[in-house]
Amino acid sequence: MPTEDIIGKDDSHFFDLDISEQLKINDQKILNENTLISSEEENFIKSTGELTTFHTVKKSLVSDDGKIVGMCGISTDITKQKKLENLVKEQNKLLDAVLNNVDAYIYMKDEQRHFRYVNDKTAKMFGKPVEKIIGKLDADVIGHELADHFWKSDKQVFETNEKQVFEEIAHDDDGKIQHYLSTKMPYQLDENSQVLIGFSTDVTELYQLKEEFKKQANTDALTGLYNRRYFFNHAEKEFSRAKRHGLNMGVISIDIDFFKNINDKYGHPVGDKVLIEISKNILLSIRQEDILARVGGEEFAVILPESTLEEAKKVAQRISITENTFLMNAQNKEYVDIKLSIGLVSKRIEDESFDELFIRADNALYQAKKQGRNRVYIA
Ligand SMILES: Nc1nc2c(ncn2[C@@H]2O[C@H](COP(=O)(O)OP(=O)(O)OP(=O)(O)O)[C@@H](O)[C@H]2O)c(=O)[nH]1
Repeated sequence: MPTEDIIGKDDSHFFDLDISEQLKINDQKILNENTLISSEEENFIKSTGELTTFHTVKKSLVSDDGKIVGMCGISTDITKQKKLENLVKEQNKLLDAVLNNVDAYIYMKDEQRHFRYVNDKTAKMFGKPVEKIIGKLDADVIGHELADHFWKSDKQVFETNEKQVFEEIAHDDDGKIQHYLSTKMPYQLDENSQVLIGFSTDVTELYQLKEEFKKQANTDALTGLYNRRYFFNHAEKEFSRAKRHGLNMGVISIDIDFFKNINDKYGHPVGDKVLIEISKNILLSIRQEDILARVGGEEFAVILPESTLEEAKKVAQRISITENTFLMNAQNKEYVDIKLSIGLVSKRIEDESFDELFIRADNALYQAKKQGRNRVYIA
């Protein structure tokens, strides 16, 4: 619009004054108070009907005798900038909603170990409001011990500049171990700041389940002893270690005598109880480092690491003379003394695998049975 079309016209010609509130308020103030106003105005342009945002500076014009005679103003159209700012605000709001509702601990840390960001879940775990964490050193927020523990994995991310996944452990307030699966990635926040962004999820329940499955896979359900699978896996490793370092190793094979008769006479559940009690008794005769397993129905085996034949013989005899007397029939007060046949061997230089050792132990057990049972046969 040419200047001459503007001069002499009032605001109502250009702006929709009914809805341009701030413009009216500002102008009123300037004309009444001899002042300067610097503010944002949202004005409706009459010709286009558009809402336009201005950054406006307005000042009263005063005559020599102090009367306000008008006003002078400079307005800059900041509509686009304002729209962009609003867009960024909206996006930040959305990002906040996502980061604070996702079931993960999310945090950002710089190379100097300051927290640059934490989501609500992380702040809650640290027991502090977000604003008391951001900008603070990790040790000041979570204590030196825990901070140093986490820093070990954080450091790897900064050193390799690559995304990494860690299994991390921390203690909760009650001292219980919590397991976390943490993905940590490097991120260039700005020209001067290299940070890491971490996402950690609490996998304690999953970890416990995994451990329980592992235990079940290695354990005999009836007696709670190691099962055959675990026994042979462990034995092979123990054998390799013994061979490598020239160490002794004993193996004891145990079988209950005439166990079939117990089942036949008193029933399977009574037989089960006998198996459980005998397992407990054998455990009492061996050392902490010996491995006892139920390798068959009524067969047990023991690995005795770093034991000479003499030492293993003492253990086998201890197992053999243990009183395994059980009440089989409560009504008739019938007790039965269960006996064991035992085969004992120790590792020889020429043994190439644990299987060779175990076959010899089984043969020794067979000899013990053959010679009348209830004895230890040493091969
Ligand atoms: N109660 C019970 N019995 C079992 C279990 N596993 C195997 N048995 C029994 O153990 C018995 C083993 O019998 P045999 O192999 O003939 O051996 P035995 O009667 O002990 O005779 P010898 O070994 O020659 O002295 C069988 O009756 C099986 O049913 C179990 O988990 N529970």
